[in-house]
Amino acid sequence: MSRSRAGRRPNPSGVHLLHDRAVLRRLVAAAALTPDDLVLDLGAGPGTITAALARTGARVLAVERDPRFAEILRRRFADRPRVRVLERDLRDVRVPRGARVVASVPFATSTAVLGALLDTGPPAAGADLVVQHGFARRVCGRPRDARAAWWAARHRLRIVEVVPRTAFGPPPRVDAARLSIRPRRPLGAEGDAVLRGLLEIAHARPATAGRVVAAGLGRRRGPRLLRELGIDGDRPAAAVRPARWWALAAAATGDDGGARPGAAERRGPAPGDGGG
Ligand SMILES: C[S@@+](CC[C@H](N)C(=O)[O-])C[C@H]1O[C@@H](n2cnc3c(N)ncnc32)[C@H](O)[C@@H]1O
Repeated sequence: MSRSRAGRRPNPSGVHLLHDRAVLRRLVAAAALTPDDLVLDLGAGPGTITAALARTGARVLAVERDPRFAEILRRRFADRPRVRVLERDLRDVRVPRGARVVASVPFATSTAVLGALLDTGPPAAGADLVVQHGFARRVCGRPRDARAAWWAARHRLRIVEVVPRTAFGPPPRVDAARLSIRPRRPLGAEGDAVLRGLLEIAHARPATAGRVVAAGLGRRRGPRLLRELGIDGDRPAAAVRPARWWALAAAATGDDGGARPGAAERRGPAPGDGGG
């Protein structure tokens, strides 16, 4: 075992445990947790990530479905009152508002985890996840449907690091990636409704951005806002970056005091920021 790997941990299910300490350090550091935070470790296994999260002083909720791992977790953190172990399917767990998620999630649950975090309610407080690299590329690339566009319009989704399969024991068949999810400024109920409507129209069938805003915001106001935000109305709507739809919704609802895309959003596609 290389020096970068942690010592052997109990692994009754033979699942892919994150062994690379440097990746683990970066995963936890990226979250910049404080003792005021509640953080969820979804699919906690024997608790390697849970332990690193606990060291930040944050309250930790370790969710694990496998009863053998859950028992290991209960024993391991028995004397840590700020660590709670929940033996449950993570897909049945509601992420409390304001809570963070830092986890190496079971690959098969990645879509469910993002859905639980990003589908409804106010934007997620933030998440740092280790997921399959291919999955991370899909959610960070140009959205294929309105749901993915909604996720990326209200949050910045970025691959911050490719995590090679050798970082796990036993190694999975494919590489993973560290996915950073950060909220944009909340738009409020009206802005969210406008944004969702625009994205539904944009992804319903091929259309230009001009047609979408005319349908969603009116024939006068839509094109005017496009011009103000410097968005080419002739380009395919599906190619407009999610951050731009967010800015349109903000402007359309008068919620644009400081809501215009920031420098990073205006600059063009950041790596994995949705393209276009
Ligand atoms: C990839 S391992 C990660 C373990 C640990 N986070 C680590 O990196 O060392 C995934 C863990 O999630 C658990 N798991 C799989 N599906 C789950 C589900 N639906 N709900 C809760 N836990 C699940 C597995 O038992 C396993 O412990």
